[in-house]
Amino acid sequence: MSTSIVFVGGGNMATSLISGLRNADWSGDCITVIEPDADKGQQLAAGYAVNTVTSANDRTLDADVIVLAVKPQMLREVCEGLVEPLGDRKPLIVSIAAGVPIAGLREWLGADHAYVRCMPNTPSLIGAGATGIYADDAVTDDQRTLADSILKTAGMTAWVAEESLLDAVTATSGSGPAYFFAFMEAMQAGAIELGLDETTARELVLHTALGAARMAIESGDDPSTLREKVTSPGGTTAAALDQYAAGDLNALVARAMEAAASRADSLATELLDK
Ligand SMILES: NC(=O)C1=CN([C@@H]2O[C@H](COP(=O)(O)OP(=O)(O)OC[C@H]3O[C@@H](n4cnc5c(N)ncnc54)[C@H](OP(=O)(O)O)[C@@H]3O)[C@@H](O)[C@H]2O)C=CC1
Ligand SMILES: O=C(O)[C@@H]1CCC=N1
Repeated sequence: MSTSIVFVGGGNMATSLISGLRNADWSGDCITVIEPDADKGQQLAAGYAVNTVTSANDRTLDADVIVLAVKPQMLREVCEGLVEPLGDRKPLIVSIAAGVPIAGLREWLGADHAYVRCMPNTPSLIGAGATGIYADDAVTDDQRTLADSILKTAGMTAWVAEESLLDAVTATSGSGPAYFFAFMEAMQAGAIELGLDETTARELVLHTALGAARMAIESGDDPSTLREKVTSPGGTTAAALDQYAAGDLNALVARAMEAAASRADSLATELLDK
């Protein structure tokens, strides 16, 4: 691969995406990470054989693609700091920041770039990511293909037709791993409460989660069909699921996802109003 990519920010999510790229044999020589924390940079260089620098200069930014991977609250300052070193160059700009609209990026980094906004998730680290992507009208078909090929190294991708749908993606797959981790934590605690030791509880929960996800993907059956197959009438699963219904699990999950989507939306308002 000779496409050069610069990551601005070398934190959790950048690391996950870089891991995906390197596992897909993307050359480390073609990946540069701008990360002000020199220790973090060194860890990335050692772990993934990528180039790292602590600040941007015009040579660093001579790349085909720039991935903006800093916290949303930092993005304005970071973009404004890139304007001068970028000069007249027009790399494809890919932002992974939650909640920050392309309108903000245009204002801070320049109106005449082609922008892709996406929402990856942390399982990208092991190539099992799920990323929602949106491209503005200035993005060419070749650039769309390029963005898709980069993000696919980390797992599956799904394009959305409206930028506003990225808030729904954030609430679904962006934050989603944390929902499942929280559920695993709760199940582990429940298993320990029932008498299992910590290791056994953890192993049983994690392999059950893996088995359920694999079965749902590989069988192609709807999760509701698979749930029904586990649930014998009058049996143990029905007794547990009755408790979910009594606690209105569906409404709780819907409220949690609505809160995530609405936080993405309010982040945008906060950041653009500043
Ligand atoms: N974590 C997740 O699951 C997901 C996160 N995202 C998005 O990804 C983005 C990054 O999140 P995440 O990786 O979790 O955050 P991290 O804090 O782990 O990473 C951000 C990195 O950017 C560095 N940084 C700070 N200032 C600058 C600068 N001026 N130039 C370059 N780098 C800088 C930070 O360094 P230092 O720590 O020294 O300040 C840090 O290493 C966010 O916008 C988030 O919304 C999207 C999908 C999922
Ligand atoms: O919690 C967050 O804001 C980021 C975006 C999606 C996952 N983590």
